[in-house]
Amino acid sequence: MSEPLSQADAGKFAAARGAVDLVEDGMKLGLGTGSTANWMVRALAARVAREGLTLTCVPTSTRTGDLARALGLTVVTLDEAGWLDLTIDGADEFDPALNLIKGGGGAHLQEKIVAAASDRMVVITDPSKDVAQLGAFPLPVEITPFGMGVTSKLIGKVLETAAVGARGSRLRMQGDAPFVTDEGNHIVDLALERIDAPADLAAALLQVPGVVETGLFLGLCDAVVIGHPDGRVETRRADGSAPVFARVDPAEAAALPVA
Ligand SMILES: O=C[C@H](O)[C@H](O)[C@H](O)COP(=O)(O)O
Repeated sequence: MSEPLSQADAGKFAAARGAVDLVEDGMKLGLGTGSTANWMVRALAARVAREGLTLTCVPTSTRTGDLARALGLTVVTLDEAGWLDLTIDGADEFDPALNLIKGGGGAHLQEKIVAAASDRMVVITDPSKDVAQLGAFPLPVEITPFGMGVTSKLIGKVLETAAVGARGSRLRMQGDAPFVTDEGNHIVDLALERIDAPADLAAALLQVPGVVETGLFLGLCDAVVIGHPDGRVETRRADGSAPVFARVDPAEAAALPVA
């Protein structure tokens, strides 16, 4: 018998299971990265097996690609797919305008490129990611290894004049070495507490030559699917329409395929 899910995992499963209902036969799909996206890939594989859907999937990281292939999904590169109908991905925070912080898993560069190449981006989360204002989660900024010390100093200068609540920054480590992204870059996590002007901050950070991408996803997300541990699913849309409520069966989680 499998272990009962934690409250957080039950919420993540509910969001993932709810969002997979948005997938239609023949779609080209972007697959996000992270623990919530893993539930989505598993729920998607179960649906494909059950209904015989034909899908073309573009992963946003090596690890999501490995999982999708292992579960029998058809995986191609973004350039092979060309353009996507829908991307389903997780997030570290979302605000009332459905702006996001992403990159807690270090995949935000590929995630942003894939989201930008999609007709729709849908974010799947548990309720803990719902914030009034972005910034409590440290903002990931991907930087090139070349000149990373100088780039970090220049990021510090940007923060001196930024409208934020704090100005901490830390190079992300994995063991004793800097964390390396799928693109061979490193990540600086900015502890800002509060970001008052996300668009201004994103623009200023992207002016620093060694900055490749930030984890601020502004105006990219079309809808957020929030899963609750009891199986309730709420979908909020960026167009301001009324939230939609549904329910999934939490027991289904135990039957999903594993890689
Ligand atoms: O780089 C990682 C991604 O942006 C994830 O989507 C984000 O960190 C959320 O991950 P999780 O679903 O594990 O909370």
